[in-house]
Amino acid sequence: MRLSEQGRHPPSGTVRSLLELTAEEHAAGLLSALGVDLASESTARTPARMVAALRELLSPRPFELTTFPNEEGYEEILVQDGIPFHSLCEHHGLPFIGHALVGYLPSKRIVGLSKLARVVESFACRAQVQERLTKQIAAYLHEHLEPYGVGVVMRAEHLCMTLRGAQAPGTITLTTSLTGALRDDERTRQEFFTITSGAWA
Ligand SMILES: Nc1nc2c(ncn2[C@@H]2O[C@H](COP(=O)(O)OP(=O)(O)OP(=O)(O)O)[C@@H](O)[C@H]2O)c(=O)[nH]1
Ligand SMILES: [Zn+2]
Repeated sequence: MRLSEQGRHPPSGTVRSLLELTAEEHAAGLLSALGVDLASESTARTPARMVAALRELLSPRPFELTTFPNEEGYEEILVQDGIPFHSLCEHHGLPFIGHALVGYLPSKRIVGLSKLARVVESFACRAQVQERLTKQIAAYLHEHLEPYGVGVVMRAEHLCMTLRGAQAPGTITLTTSLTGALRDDERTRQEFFTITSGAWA
């Protein structure tokens, strides 16, 4: 199955060029209003670079969620830790950067391991809040992998509160989302947190 990202990439041809141009004009207007000099050789293309950079940050790579039959009857929780991600805070347009831990208790199918990182990326490359991002990853895996349960833990630094505003460097925000047995069955939930406790200690 394909995690479609329709609407995220600009359409091709003339329409795309017009949209790019509009975005660059707005970027130039914003930078100028903020006092950035765009007249030098070094900064003349800065609005275009800015649009391209933001587009890159908001453009997840499409992928297929490869799954396999659980022929071995693996019936323990699988955890993948340290999945790096970056996203854009929807309130300030600044990045938040961190690591995700994704676990699941398989039922009939197991997932291709690399796809866990790809699922994280596909939901992170959007304007987000960390709570929604965490829930979307868990919900997507629960729906498409149909496991007994999913657990997602995300840790991130929000530059909007470490570089500016509250100016609290070193602050880390941790969010969790659990589905199925990992949420509803006390023993399974405890097992998940026991397995993963070392990950954020
Ligand atoms: N819950 C949640 N809040 C977020 C996230 N990213 C940023 N925020 C917060 O969104 C809030 C926006 O609040 P405002 O008061 O409108 O923005 P602001 O005046 O720039 O606030 P300061 O950042 O405190 O200077 C801030 O408290 C941010 O820290 C997120 O992923 N989840
Ligand atoms: Zn923010």
